[in-house]
Amino acid sequence: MPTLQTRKGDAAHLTTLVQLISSAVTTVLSEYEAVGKPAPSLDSTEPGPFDTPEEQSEELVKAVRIIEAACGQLATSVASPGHVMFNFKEPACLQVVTQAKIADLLLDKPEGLHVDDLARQSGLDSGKLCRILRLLATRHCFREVQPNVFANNRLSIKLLAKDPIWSYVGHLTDEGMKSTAYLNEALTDPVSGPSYAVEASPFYRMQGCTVFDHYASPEGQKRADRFAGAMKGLGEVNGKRMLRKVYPWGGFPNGTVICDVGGSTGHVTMDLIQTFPQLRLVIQDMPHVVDQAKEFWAQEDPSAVQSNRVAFAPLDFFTEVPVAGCDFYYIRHILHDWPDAECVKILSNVRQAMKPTSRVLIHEFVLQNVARVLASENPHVDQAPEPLLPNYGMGRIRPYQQDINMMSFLNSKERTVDEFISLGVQSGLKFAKLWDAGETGLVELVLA
Ligand SMILES: C[S@@+](CC[C@H](N)C(=O)[O-])C[C@H]1O[C@@H](n2cnc3c(N)ncnc32)[C@H](O)[C@@H]1O
Repeated sequence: MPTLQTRKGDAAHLTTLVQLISSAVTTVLSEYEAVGKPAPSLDSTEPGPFDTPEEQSEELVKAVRIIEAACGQLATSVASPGHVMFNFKEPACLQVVTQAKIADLLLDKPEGLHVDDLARQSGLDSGKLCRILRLLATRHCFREVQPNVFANNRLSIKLLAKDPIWSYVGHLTDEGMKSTAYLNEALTDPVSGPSYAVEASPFYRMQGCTVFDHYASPEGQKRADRFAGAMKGLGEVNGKRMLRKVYPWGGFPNGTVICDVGGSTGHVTMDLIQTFPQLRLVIQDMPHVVDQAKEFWAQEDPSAVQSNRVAFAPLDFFTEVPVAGCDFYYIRHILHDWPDAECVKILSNVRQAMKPTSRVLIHEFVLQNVARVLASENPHVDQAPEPLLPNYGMGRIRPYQQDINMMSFLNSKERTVDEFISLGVQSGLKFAKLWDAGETGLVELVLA
């Protein structure tokens, strides 16, 4: 159980955090040394060997998590509370620089550009742009190489318009941030507060329609286009290719069939069947999405279509049962769109399709409580070493931010492993295992 004293700022707490950082940094350095590459420099715009989650070993993932968690905890422990409570102007500034494509203007200019040039090219006021870039540079996004002269760095280079992270940052700082500003109004309204209907979401309050209706409207077209890129960006950030790495696919026989339920174009499972030639795929989604999927595969991997390694079948997962008798039902970023009752409908329909040996793999962010519990009380989750917060605090904060995004956009949620287990129980499925996939997890369920 936690020693509450460790949270009270005693000297041991602080020195233990420093030791955790020191040992994690040693791990990071040895990982870079092992591949013969220099440790990352904030000033560099060159891609590094471990920039995406798929490229990182388990040891590196854990070390980076500890560094982020312990540095955040250390700084927050010693800084004045008022000081750390009020750092939240960065998203608005990020929105300005992504829309103005400042990183693109600085491409291949390591010596930087004067802010007057940036202002002229972007149409912004020079004085205001300068202040925005200074705040971001203070947070290590862009560098001020000489007074009023800015250059790209390790972070800002991800804001090039061709990078899907640009779309993701744009999506989060525009409709994401604006709808989240309505969170308090939505939660304190006597009608929308207790409701889990999509019409009760902060986004609906802001826009007067659901986010997907907005994207389907002429007014929302630009945002809709960016949203498609943003979902790619999310995949880059949370490591969509982790699926091949974390589950023992190599041990399954020739002809093993995976049904990608609500699979969109199958952009995630494509990587899987390209890596493991014995696997086959059925992609199921709404009819118009299945048509997009067929086009996507015809372009990206026509041989998989010709050899029947991939098949397509329309599905309404609320009212229909997926293709029966598949070995796996893979459900990625579906349940987080829906309240519990709808999730139970989806899983119950999947259950009806299952043969005795079928498995369900739910691929989602998996939240943890922030309170430390005995390992025997929650054997499924990895708790960070003390005195870190057991959920790795700042080292794993994005799933909790994503949870609030889901609340803002769709009035839906990310879940803990216990909440997934409960959805499974209500759908006739029993929990088998939680597989750690970095920022996300795979919750494996089998027939109860
Ligand atoms: C957040 S996306 C996830 C897509 C994909 N699994 C991934 O991880 O990228 C949600 C998907 O659910 C699909 N969907 C929504 N309602 C559906 C329904 N009633 N039946 C089948 N698919 C549906 C959407 O078309 C979309 O592809």
